[in-house]
Amino acid sequence: MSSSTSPSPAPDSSATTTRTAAVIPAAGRGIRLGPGAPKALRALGGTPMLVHAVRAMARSRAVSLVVVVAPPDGAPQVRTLLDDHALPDGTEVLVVPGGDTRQDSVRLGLAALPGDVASVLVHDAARPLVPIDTVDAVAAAVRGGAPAVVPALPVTDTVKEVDPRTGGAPEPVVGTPVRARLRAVQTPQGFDRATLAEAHRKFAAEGDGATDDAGMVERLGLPVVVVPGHEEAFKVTRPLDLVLAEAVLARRRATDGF
Ligand SMILES: Nc1ccn([C@@H]2O[C@H](COP(=O)(O)OP(=O)(O)OP(=O)(O)O)[C@@H](O)[C@H]2O)c(=O)n1
Ligand SMILES: C[C@](O)(CO)[C@H](O)COP(=O)(O)O
Repeated sequence: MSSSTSPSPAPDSSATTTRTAAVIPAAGRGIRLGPGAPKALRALGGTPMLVHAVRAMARSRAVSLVVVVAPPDGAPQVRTLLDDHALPDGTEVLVVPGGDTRQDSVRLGLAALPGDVASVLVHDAARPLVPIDTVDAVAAAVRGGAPAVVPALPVTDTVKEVDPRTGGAPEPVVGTPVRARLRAVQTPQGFDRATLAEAHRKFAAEGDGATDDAGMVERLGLPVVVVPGHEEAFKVTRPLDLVLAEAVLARRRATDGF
């Protein structure tokens, strides 16, 4: 593993562009998980969640570079933490400081990519248990020519739309989207690098926000496609998610040995 906490030089558009990199936004506080260290640094099965997420990306043969976006004041600590844990051989890992929002953090991660990266997977550190098959399916769809690819699962609850301006409870329902048309979207989301960079440039300049990266590409008017997601790619957001993640990891360790 080679290492650096500094951003790489600016992209060189004349370079041959063939590599796939993963950008892992890991700069969030984890407020909904409750008090403690930044979420990505909290332990899952005795190992920081971020290390699980980096391993999940690095295990994919498609990925040769991982850019970790650390809490704004925590890049040196994250660098040390990654150096202290075994990662798959041959994976280059950069660490850069993040921003105030997930969108800012992803943009800062993209800015650190070297010029030979043609495709990017953006993966939440908060989804530490994504299976390798899901990562590979997203990477293959991007390499196959799709400008933006998201893994997703059908929604199992019925979803109601409310008007958040009304505030408080009870909230009046304003609609019920047809459930068969809905998908719950996960990460890694895969992109043609130039397309994602353009989406981030445009929406940052306009001061616009998005809850996922593919949403910005959609708003550019470009196609986004869905590939099957996986139940184990869930996001660790609230304390109950951590209980589930520990159980999934314990089952994997018992059956697969890791
Ligand atoms: N300023 C931020 C905010 C979020 N993230 C990352 O985006 C991913 C998804 O975000 P989420 O699960 O919402 O994490 P937090 O923002 O940490 O959670 P909370 O809203 O509960 O504080 C996480 O890997 C998180 O570290 C980030 O890199 N930079
Ligand atoms: C990107 C994401 O994980 C897709 O489901 C999600 O939108 C992140 O949302 P959050 O607001 O950072 O929890």
